[in-house]
This record gives sequence, C-alpha cells and structure tokens, in this order.
Amino acid sequence: MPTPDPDPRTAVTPAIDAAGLTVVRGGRTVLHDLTFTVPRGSVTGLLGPSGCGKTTLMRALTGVQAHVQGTLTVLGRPAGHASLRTRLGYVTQAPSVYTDLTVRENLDYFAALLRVPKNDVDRVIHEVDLDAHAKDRVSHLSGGQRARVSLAAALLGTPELLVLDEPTVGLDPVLRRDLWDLFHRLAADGVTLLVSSHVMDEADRCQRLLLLRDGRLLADETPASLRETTGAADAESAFLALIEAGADAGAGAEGPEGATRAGGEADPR
Ligand SMILES: Nc1ncnc2c1ncn2[C@@H]1O[C@H](COP(=O)(O)OP(=O)(O)OP(=O)(O)O)[C@@H](O)[C@H]1O
Repeated sequence: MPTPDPDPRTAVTPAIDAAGLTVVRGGRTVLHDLTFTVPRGSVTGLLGPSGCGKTTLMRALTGVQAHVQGTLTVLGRPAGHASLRTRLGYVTQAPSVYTDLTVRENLDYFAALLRVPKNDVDRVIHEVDLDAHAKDRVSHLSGGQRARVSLAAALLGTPELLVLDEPTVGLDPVLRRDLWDLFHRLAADGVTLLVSSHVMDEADRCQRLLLLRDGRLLADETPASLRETTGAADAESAFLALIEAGADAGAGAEGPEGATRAGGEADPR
C-alpha cells in the first residue's frame, strides 16, 4: 500500500494537476497550454502518435524537464519537489539499469538507495515475472526483459504515482496482458498510474485517457465517453474523428481546443 499523504490538505487533491502547462524544447513549443487532472488510484493512458509530446509531459511531471511554464502539481507538491523522490516511480523508454549486474543485484542496489526493505526485491521480481531470471546478468536479457527490470526498480517501495513511458513496447501479448493486470491491481491498492503508449488499442485497458496530438490535448475522458462523444467504435477511430472535428471547426493555428498560449518564450538553449 502507498504511504498515506502526510498532509491532510493535499490528501484529497488529484495525483496530477496541470494548468496552462507549456514546454519549450530546442526553441520550439512542444506542449501547448495543457490543463488536466489525473485522479488518484486510477490507470490513466497517455496516448498519441510518436512525437506528440508524451515523454516531454512525463519528464515535466518527474521534474527533469527544463523550460516548463504554467502550474504542475504532483501529489500535492510542485513537480520536481525533493519530497516526491520516493513517492513517484518513473520508467523511461530506455531501460536504466546496470547491464553488468544481475537482475537481483540491480534491485538490491536500488532498494538500498531508496532504503526499501530487501525483501521487497523478491516481490517486485515476481510482479514483473522475472523469477526465472533473477540471477541472470542484465546484458544477457532481451529488450523486453530489461524493460521489466526497470519497471521492477520503479515498483520498489510501492510509490504513490507510477509514470511509465511505453512499458509494454516489444512485449508478447501474454506479458502485455499480465502487465496491464498488474497496473490495475496496483491502482486498486490506491496507486496512480500514468502509462504512455502510441498504440491506440491499449486505450480500452485504461480507466481514463489523455489524448495528445502535436503537443495539444485532444481529449481527457474515459474510453467509453470518448466512444460516445465521437460515435466511434474504437479509440483509433475516435482519435481520427477528433482530429477531423478540429479541422472542420477551422481550428487551424489554434488547434482543436483553441487552447494555445505558445510563442515568445523560446529559450535557444
Ligand atoms: N532534446 C530535445 N530537444 C528538442 N526537441 C526535442 C527533444 N526531445 C524531443 N524533442 C521534440 O519534442 C517533441 C515531443 O517529443 P516527445 O519525445 O515528448 O514525443 P513522444 O510523444 O514521447 O514520442 P515517442 O512516442 O516517439 O516517444 C517532438 O517534436 C520532438 O522532436
């Protein structure tokens, strides 16, 4: 179970609260005035095509992204606040584990860094289905297995918020299903998960969806309400319907939401 929020004023706040979030990278605005919340104890999918800004948003949430404007509150604290370090787990697309160590050695190391009891290592190895590989050196594992070692490291200590960048890429259908089952088990225990994917058919596995396109928020709904509002049979068709609706509305430079606040702030660095 996640540690209860120590501050009663923030215990009822959403896990993520973004208002007017704008990010400039390489002199270009890549996230445009995003306003949304992510409720606690839910699995929220962050979906959109390659390059739409999913990783940038996740980087902003974890406090590693420069040139962030607007308000971004995570578990009741400003994104990047030191107190969030142990309350938030972030899994990047590229597995960030030591290839010359075994699975268990990696996790023992991260458990020591996080001051998590050593027996939690067995739990997370089991959660990601790597029991049979616990003694294997990471350099001997497949890409999907390495990704699961990274995920296991993020699960240590059961953080309140898990930010997972494309965790199911390259996994076979059985492992993908098992991971989604794990995400929902964690959410049922009160953990909040934000899971990115560029595969629209993962939308129905999420309780809520944030649909991004070109750094703009196209939708913030449940999969069912998305289908209802667009009349589409699946998330991919709904995504296309939203884009067409935006184009028909002549949104043009303002985007489907008419919500831009970009420009002028670009930092050439
Ligand atoms: N280091 C960088 N400097 C400048 N621009 C960047 C940098 N990294 C990414 N970008 C740009 O920011 C935009 C959003 O990229 P981001 O990686 O957030 O997209 P994404 O949705 O996560 O893509 P993918 O699904 O391919 O991982 C893209 O247009 C990309 O070109």
